[in-house]
Amino acid sequence: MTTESLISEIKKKNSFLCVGLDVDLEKIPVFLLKEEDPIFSFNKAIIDATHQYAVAYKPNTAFYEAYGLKGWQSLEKTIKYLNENYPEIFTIADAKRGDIGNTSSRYAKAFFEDLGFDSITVAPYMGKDSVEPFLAFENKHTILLALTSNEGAFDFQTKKVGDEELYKHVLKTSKDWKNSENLMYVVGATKAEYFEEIRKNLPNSFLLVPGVGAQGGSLKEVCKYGLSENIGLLVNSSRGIIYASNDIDFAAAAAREAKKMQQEMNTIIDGIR
Ligand SMILES: O=C(O)c1cc(=O)[nH]c(=O)n1[C@@H]1O[C@H](COP(=O)(O)O)[C@@H](O)[C@H]1O
Repeated sequence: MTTESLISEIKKKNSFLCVGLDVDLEKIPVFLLKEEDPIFSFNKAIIDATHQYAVAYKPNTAFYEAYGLKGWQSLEKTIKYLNENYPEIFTIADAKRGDIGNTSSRYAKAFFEDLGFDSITVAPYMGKDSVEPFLAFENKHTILLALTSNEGAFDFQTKKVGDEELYKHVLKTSKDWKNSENLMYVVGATKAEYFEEIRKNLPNSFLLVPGVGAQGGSLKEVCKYGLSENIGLLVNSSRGIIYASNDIDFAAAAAREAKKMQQEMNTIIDGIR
């Protein structure tokens, strides 16, 4: 998907909501467990109920890999369902990959070509030649971990290298990589006070922002400095939406939570018009 198509969907829906499909068989409604593929049945119901409020879906691959071959098949069915039924929606494989170039190019093929995702999360630790194989794919997006939402972000990412924090080196250096126009960045919602500085370095890039909902980040605080001219944000909530209820009404409850977030986003977008 092109960035222009993503922006146009954001404007059409007045939403920059990404729903995280982090499916745990211990948390989904018990009655779904008798289905042939409970994970896919759950995802299909959540997607059908929330798609009018969301512009992106982000399955975190760990939740699928944890169930072996069956889990991978559920992931494959989920992305296929999204691409066939909601091709206007942006898809993110949250796989946090990155390896020597030869290996990264296989990861890129797996997620972009075989599975057909629009984007993938990638760790920058191994540097330029580990990321450029992902960037080589036209109209596919590489979402680089910059400043993550967890406590451990302070272990390395905010440490100074020379006179600047490591995460800032990641932002600046990555801009010089080949096809860097295909880059987006992860910045955690729990780090709202950093957004002003990050936007100075990246006025136009899209930021994937996880950490609202279950991790306690604030949408309003993120938007204060995080919004760009083209919105430029994809704010993710996983548990806060998909586990709103674990009863028969689970999809309707997820839709209610997604709608609440979309309405909050709509108000924020109206405020900057
Ligand atoms: O790359 C990510 O999506 C990610 C980066 C980060 O800094 N923090 C973070 O929570 N995530 C992911 O975003 C999702 C957050 O889930 P909830 O806390 O349930 O909304 C999980 O899939 C995390 O793995």
